[in-house]
Amino acid sequence: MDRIRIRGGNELNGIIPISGAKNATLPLMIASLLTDDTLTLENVPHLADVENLTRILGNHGVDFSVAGKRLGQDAGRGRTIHFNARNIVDTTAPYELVSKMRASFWVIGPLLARMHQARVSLPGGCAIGTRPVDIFIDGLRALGADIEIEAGYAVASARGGLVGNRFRMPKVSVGATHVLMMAATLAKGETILENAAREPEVVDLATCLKAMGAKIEGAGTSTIRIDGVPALSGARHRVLPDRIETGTYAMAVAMTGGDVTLTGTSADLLPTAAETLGRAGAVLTPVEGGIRVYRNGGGIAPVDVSTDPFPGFPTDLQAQFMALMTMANGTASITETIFENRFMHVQELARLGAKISLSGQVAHVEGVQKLKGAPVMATDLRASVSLVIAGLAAEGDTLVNRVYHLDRGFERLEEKLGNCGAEVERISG
Ligand SMILES: CC(=O)N[C@H]1[C@@H](OP(=O)(O)OP(=O)(O)OC[C@H]2O[C@@H](n3ccc(=O)[nH]c3=O)[C@H](O)[C@@H]2O)O[C@H](CO)[C@@H](O)[C@@H]1O
Ligand SMILES: C=C(OP(=O)(O)O)C(=O)O
Repeated sequence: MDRIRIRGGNELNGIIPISGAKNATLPLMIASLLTDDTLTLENVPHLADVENLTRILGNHGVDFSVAGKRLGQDAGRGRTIHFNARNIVDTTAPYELVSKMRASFWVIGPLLARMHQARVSLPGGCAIGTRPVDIFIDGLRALGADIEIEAGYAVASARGGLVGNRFRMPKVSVGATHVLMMAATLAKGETILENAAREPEVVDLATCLKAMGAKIEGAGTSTIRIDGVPALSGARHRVLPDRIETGTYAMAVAMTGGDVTLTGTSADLLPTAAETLGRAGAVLTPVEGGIRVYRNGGGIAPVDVSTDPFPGFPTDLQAQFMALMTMANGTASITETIFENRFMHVQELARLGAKISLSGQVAHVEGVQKLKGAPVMATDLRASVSLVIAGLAAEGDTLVNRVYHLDRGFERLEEKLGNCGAEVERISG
């Protein structure tokens, strides 16, 4: 199992290219199931989750190639991948594949819409919370699907096809918005999704679906209207930049000091996090093709935050922001409102000397003057990168174990940080 060793204490200076967004790439890849034509995605990041999803899509019969090669032969960056789902040979997504990644459950929407049937393993709980799928099931039922849960699988059918309807999501769900929007593109008539997620990844998926011929209005607002069409065509679409990777590296610079330009991204993708970072003492300035980040000359100021659906502060940046607050000049409260168990980084940050107390969904972080390197364990994707951020500022060596979590969502992290002066090394095996 790979580990990452960080020798802390160096400022970050230089350029960090931001990759395509994992959380946009996954639903975009799944959208390839909606058409028998080729969907070409550009700027696809090289990540474990992307590889996993290609296996799941491959099991359904989706053919894919990277720049003329079969996937797996190319460890390149910002890849262009062609997906073709002309022959869907299997509408079952088995437990062995789905259990590795929650987003794989999302194939249920396109499979039902195009094939009128799907048998998809329930994704199950994961480290950050129970993560139920009730909203997906209720939403698809509202579109006319029959769904039963049998032996750990959602077994769904829609004889004659899905039919448009009005559906109000009881809670904002990014995944349910993706799935219901995809399903509705091929349903008969109009679908209105209320209380929809407004995340940039939802807008990116809608943009791609529209390029494929879907009729969608309102993506990026709480009400999305979809007028179903009989079939979708292929398209070419560039995946939007990863706002979570952007925010993560901005927080790393705020933590270590230095001056870094994040290229291929935009602060518009993370309005609340950028504003919060500003209050914490970082300057984020838009520059041509990216964002320049540096500290405003003072220390790190404590800032209270609460996670929220977009445009609020993203839960996927909560752990990283907590790492930053461990060295603030005062105490900050961090409230997690999206996932009930997303504080597992707290005990690992404590190994580095952080002072954090938990009270329900609120973490009180009392800034300390210095952190000291230690062996720590990555517990989930964003928790693992919070340990990297803390390690970059800690005295001595931090050894992050279980970096397979990190590899789900951060492309070439050691190289990107190393190019900016950090001492970060992957220890294989
Ligand atoms: C691959 C991907 O894009 N993952 C992101 C996506 O996850 P994901 O789409 O799984 O997260 P959701 O937005 O669905 O979850 C939001 C909340 O709704 C709850 N819920 C969701 C569905 C449901 O049927 N019932 C229900 O109760 C969840 O448990 C959670 O408490 O959005 C999350 C919230 O921004 C991010 O942290 C994840 O990084
Ligand atoms: C929680 C995340 O991903 P997933 O929804 O795939 O678990 C994440 O990207 O931080």
